[in-house]
Amino acid sequence: MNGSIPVIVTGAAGKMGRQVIQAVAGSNDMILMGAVDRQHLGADAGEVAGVEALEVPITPDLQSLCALVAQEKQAGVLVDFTHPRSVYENIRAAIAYGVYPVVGTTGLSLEQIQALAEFCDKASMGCIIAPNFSIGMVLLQQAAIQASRYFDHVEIIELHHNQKADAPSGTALKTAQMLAEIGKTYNPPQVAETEALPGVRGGLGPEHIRIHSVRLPGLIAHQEVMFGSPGELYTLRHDTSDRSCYMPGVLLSIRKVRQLQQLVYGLEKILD
Ligand SMILES: NC(=O)C1=CN([C@@H]2O[C@H](COP(=O)(O)OP(=O)(O)OC[C@H]3O[C@@H](n4cnc5c(N)ncnc54)[C@H](OP(=O)(O)O)[C@@H]3O)[C@@H](O)[C@H]2O)C=CC1
Ligand SMILES: O=C(O)C1=N[C@H](C(=O)O)C[C@H](O)C1
Repeated sequence: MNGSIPVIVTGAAGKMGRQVIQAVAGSNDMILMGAVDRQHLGADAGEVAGVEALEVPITPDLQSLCALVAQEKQAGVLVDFTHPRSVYENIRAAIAYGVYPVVGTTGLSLEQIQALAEFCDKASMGCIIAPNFSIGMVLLQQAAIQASRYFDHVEIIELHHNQKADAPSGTALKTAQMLAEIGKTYNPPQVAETEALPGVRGGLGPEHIRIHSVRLPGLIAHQEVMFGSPGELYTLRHDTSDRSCYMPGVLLSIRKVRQLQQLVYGLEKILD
């Protein structure tokens, strides 16, 4: 369609990729140009996603799709929901072809994000990496930053389905980084602690913020940030009941990323 944003989805056959394909197919300013996965090869990406046939077969070959999209009049966008082990190379490939990445895949290290930011700067290309595309999580993180001015003790508990590859969740790590950025060290020791079971007190994140990861079937994605001080607890909680909650953030990112000339890390950076 003339004027539509060409979109490639990597992880097209996965839980998030299917949602993205549904959302792109339902938007009148975007067109699905490519679908990459290791599953359902050759199948129509629209049918795999549960919408109408889109005449876009699922292929394992991202490079060829980027080369194809690079020839379009409109700059293209890559939406990646794959796996921590493949996301870095996918982003590099997209930028090399002038295709703007929108990345939901978690598990990138801060060093990798920094390297990608430098790569974007050199190419004057935008890229959006958001460990969480839901608006509710942005609001939770903002409330947590507010609370962190008044509470010195905080722990994060994230709970996810047991198909999740990475721990802690990208969202929990980002939340801890945001709390650490205000420039304070949390959880001053009260007693000499021992762990009879290794790891039972959780992982130690930035500025002594502990993160606890729960993995169970029946969960989707949930996070609590618990602040404590003498005589009171302040708990912030976000629950995902359906992955459609991420789609407004993904679509907004597809529409905005082509106006950027650098990498941004976090949905909050592009919200009006
Ligand atoms: N930012 C956000 O708001 C959200 C982020 N996420 C993150 O998104 C990522 C994907 O999550 P989810 O959709 O649940 O995962 P799924 O496992 O359901 O889907 C991932 C898909 O990507 C495929 N894949 C993996 N590696 C490659 C590769 N090298 N080339 C092509 N395809 C590949 C997988 O195939 P195979 O099964 O063969 O590995 C699978 O089909 C995770 O990192 C998750 O944490 C999830 C929800 C929201
Ligand atoms: O794997 C998931 O499901 C999710 N992953 C992201 C994360 O690691 O933070 C976002 C959300 O929590 C769902």
